[in-house]
Amino acid sequence: MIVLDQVNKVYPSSKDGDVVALQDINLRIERGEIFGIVGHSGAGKSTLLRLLNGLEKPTSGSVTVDGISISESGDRELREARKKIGMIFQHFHLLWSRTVWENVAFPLELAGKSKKEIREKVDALLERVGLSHRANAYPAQLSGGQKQRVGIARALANDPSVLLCDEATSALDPETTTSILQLLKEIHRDTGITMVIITHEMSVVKRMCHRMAVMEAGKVVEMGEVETLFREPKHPVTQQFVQSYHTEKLEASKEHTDLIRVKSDDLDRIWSRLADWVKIGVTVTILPDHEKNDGMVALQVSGEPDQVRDAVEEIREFERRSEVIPHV
Ligand SMILES: Nc1ncnc2c1ncn2[C@@H]1O[C@H](COP(=O)(O)OP(=O)(O)OP(=O)(O)O)[C@@H](O)[C@H]1O
Repeated sequence: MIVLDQVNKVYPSSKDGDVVALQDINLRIERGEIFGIVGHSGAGKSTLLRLLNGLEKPTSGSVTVDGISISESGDRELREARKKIGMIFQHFHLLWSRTVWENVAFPLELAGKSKKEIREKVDALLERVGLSHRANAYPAQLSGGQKQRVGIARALANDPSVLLCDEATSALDPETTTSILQLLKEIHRDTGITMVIITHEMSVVKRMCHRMAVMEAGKVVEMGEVETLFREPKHPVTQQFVQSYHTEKLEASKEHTDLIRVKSDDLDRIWSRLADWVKIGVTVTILPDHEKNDGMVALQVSGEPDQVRDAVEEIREFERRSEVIPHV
């Protein structure tokens, strides 16, 4: 289990004054959970990850991973703890002068494993990530997806209990992203490893994570089950991310979206009416309207165009106090 308790991180800077990268972070990630952290550039995601693997210490507060206090550990203890925390990166961070096989062997050599142990482990890992046939290639000879597979094999070398993923699919095309996420899912299924996934791509969170935290300006502004946050995002930043997810999906699949304003008092009845549409693939998201404050909320209805129109028509007929927001 990962626990962050009242964590703050301040970078002193003579030029800009102190930079508060993380502020009052309280987080609890269960063993075996896949946890997503989402936020715009500069929100503090990478800083949080660096605290989790002990690359940096918090200014105050504590970071504990599987019972070991990462924030308090000395160098030696930290080296041991890090073996149980694997990490993969957007730009892979492979050793370019070493072959695929030697890259995966590297952490095992550092851990002082015997030649026989290393051989068996590296062969098994390369098979696991589907790269046995490229064992003697150099990273420069691989595709992006293959490089990330090497990264994953290397991260798993010491049988970590936690895998930290820092924008691990952000440099990959959609198809390769799908295959890497599939591989990570299989690894999670087979090992029960805890995963922390940092990303700005909501589609990654939607496909992978159980729970997520949304960060802005060094703070966690919303946290919860992925399904709940997608259905009912409360904080404006979460709403923005959810909306951009739907917009991207829409553009990709030529889906249609309608917005309809309804009385929030009527929501329960409307939900029960919409349940059948949701079952056949129509997505409905509640977007609270904080500005007007007139007891109305907006429902964003997305999906196959005919189904969306029929669903919206049904709400209008059923709920006379609703109003469709015209597309601009
Ligand atoms: N070593 C550092 N020294 C000074 N300021 C830093 C340092 N590292 C990060 N920061 C600042 O801390 C804040 C959070 O940065 P961080 O890299 O954690 O954000 P992020 O959400 O990961 O963004 P990105 O997705 O662009 O990497 C930013 O304002 C950044 O400029």
